[in-house]
Amino acid sequence: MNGPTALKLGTRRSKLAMAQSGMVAEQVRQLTGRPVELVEITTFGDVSREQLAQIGGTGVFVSALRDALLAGEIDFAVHSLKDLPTTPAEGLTLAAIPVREDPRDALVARDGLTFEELVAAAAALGRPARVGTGSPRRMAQLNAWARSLGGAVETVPIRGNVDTRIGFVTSGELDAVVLAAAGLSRLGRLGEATQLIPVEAVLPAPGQGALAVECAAGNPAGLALAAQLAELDDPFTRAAVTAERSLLAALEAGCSAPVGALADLVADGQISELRLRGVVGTTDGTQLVQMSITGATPESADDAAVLGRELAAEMLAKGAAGLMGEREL
Ligand SMILES: NCc1[nH]cc(CCC(=O)O)c1CC(=O)O
Repeated sequence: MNGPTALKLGTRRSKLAMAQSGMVAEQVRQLTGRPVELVEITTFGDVSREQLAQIGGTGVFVSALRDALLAGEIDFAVHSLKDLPTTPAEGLTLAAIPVREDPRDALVARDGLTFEELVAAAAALGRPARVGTGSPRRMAQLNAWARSLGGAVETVPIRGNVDTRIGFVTSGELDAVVLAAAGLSRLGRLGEATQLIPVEAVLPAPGQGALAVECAAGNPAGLALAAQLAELDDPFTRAAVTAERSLLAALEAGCSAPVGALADLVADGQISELRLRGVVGTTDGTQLVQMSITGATPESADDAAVLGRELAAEMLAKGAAGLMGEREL
């Protein structure tokens, strides 16, 4: 007896991608009653050893998955939203953006230290704290934060999976590494974080902590599946990440640009409003443009996008474009 046909879920093969695809696969199984089969796809970002900031970043983790969708080799794909280029992909639709996890960055430091303790300990030894990250956004904000504490960090560009990155701390090669809390959490390793970095110090990447479920939109089967998977969508998460990504797009910055953004709800008396915070900086952290804007809770993702464009205009007026041009590592 044949059961319902399996849905093919395209995923990168990293442990993190497999973990988050597995979580979505389970939800899709329950929603559709159909089995879900994981199809592993290698992306350019997985094979290239270059620094992301060097290879350009935009789309290196998603292009191969999108090609497989368009070719009908898979029925849907799961991406980390922060790896998704801001320009809409022709022939594809973002069927669902599920409830986002903690958007913050996490510090994994030696001896259980917080960033403040680490910077102070290093300063006492007359040296900067050595922190692993190749992300211009993290570099800019970590440098600025350390300086505000009267110390300094030396950022060391690293790449590789979560094991590799944390390994630099375990081996003593680095004092700390910075990773997305959501990634650690999905791997069941959030306990290894020694600090959840306050967003007042480091704003996360636009869309960090959120997943995107993508389907083909050019055929009836793809559209029908997208309509079904829309059940997994969280409208608030979609509005928040849309505001963050429209800021990024309006700044004309890519996913490897030194841009942080976070949209959240703030209560103003009885009314809650959507606040969008954004930062752009030089990687050395000496110049940061950090601003926020608050608007009525958006009725739609399109409303949220307006907030992002407004904040971008204000940041550009304060010289944000000049800071992003700077690309030295
Ligand atoms: N740049 C790679 C990447 N893409 C998404 C995540 C984490 C998971 C997420 O943000 O949802 C990571 C790793 C990291 O930044 O530590």
